[in-house]
Amino acid sequence: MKITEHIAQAKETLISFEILPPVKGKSIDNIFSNLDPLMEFKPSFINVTYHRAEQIFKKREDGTFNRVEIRKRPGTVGICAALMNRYRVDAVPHLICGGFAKEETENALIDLHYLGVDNVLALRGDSPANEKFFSAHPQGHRYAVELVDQVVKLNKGKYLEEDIVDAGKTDFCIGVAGYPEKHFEAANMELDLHFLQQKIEAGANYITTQMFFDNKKYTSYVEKCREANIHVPVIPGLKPITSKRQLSILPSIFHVDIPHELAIEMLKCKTDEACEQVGTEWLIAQCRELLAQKVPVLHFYTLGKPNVIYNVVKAIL
Ligand SMILES: NC(=O)C1=CN([C@@H]2O[C@H](COP(=O)(O)OP(=O)(O)OC[C@H]3O[C@@H](n4cnc5c(N)ncnc54)[C@H](O)[C@@H]3O)[C@@H](O)[C@H]2O)C=CC1
Ligand SMILES: Nc1nc(=O)c2c([nH]1)NC[C@@H]1CN(c3ccc(C(=O)N[C@@H](CCC(=O)O)C(=O)O)cc3)CN21
Repeated sequence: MKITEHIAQAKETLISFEILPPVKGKSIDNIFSNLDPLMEFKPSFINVTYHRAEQIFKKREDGTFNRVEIRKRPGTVGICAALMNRYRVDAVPHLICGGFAKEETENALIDLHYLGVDNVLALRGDSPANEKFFSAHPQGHRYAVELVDQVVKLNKGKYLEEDIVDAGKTDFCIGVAGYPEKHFEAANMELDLHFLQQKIEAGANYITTQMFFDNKKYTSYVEKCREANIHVPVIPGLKPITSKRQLSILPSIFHVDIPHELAIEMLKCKTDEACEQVGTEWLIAQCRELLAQKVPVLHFYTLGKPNVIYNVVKAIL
């Protein structure tokens, strides 16, 4: 079922989770053991991120280097199928521009359609770890809006190169990303919203936000979206902050602010358990406030901390 249908039919705020595929060589059982307890909360959907291949330099025996391409976290499409199979839940694979030719994207969409996946989240994708700025694949897309356009075309039965007579249409519900604290590369918030509006105009059906730790950022963002003529659901993306290390690492990776009060509380902690407790309580408070505002979904980035998410959702339901 489409995310937009889940939202339209819901009488109260829905719950959803997001996972990363395991690092290559690790078992999918890790994903299952993280998700099994969370299924108690009947999530409406589970997002699975997509990861581009990265270039690394491998040392040869003679000391010279060989450039090789490796994908550290393959398996997005397979994991989506496995989740649907095991939990009978809707899976939302992320699609990214970076590292993919349009044709590879088309093939992935065809696979997803055959598997009965009804949703995709269309993203530009991050630059590889060793590159500061994003660069497009020579046969790929530069911006998420172009990816949205490709999915919309496939939804109309228009394939890339071939004019197929009576071509079957896909029917993907398309999500895109939004940034309550502005995307770090955008010149200003207005321009970022302008590009967001273009993604919606191109046919995206809803927005999932970057993580934020101050609900005011989300509320004011939704207001700004409405003023910018963006009227689709804006799903808040939520992540627990559970260590002192994250106080500096999250702002540097995701370009988000950590509220002073939260940082101070975290710095006072003497043990890892105390840090987790502070983060758990903060997220519970955030969720309660968002529930009172009747947000469509609480979407949790569960990465690595399923027990914290479990405690949070248990406390708010
Ligand atoms: N996996 C996930 O759930 C999420 C991933 N992200 C990551 O955040 C990054 C950005 O992705 P998206 O928001 O999908 O990219 P996007 O293509 O919508 O925007 C990327 C940047 O380019 C600007 N921009 C957009 N369209 C433009 C255009 N036509 N001309 C000029 N500038 C334009 C935007 O303002 C923004 O600064 C990616 O690295 C993505 O992977 C962000 C949030 C969620
Ligand atoms: N720029 C960007 N890329 C993404 O892939 C992405 C976002 N933003 N925002 C929304 C979600 C959240 N995602 C993620 C992905 C990884 C971690 C993660 O590994 N976090 C670690 C810190 C990283 C590290 O230790 O290297 C953590 O401690 O939370 C968190 C959220 C994926 N998505």
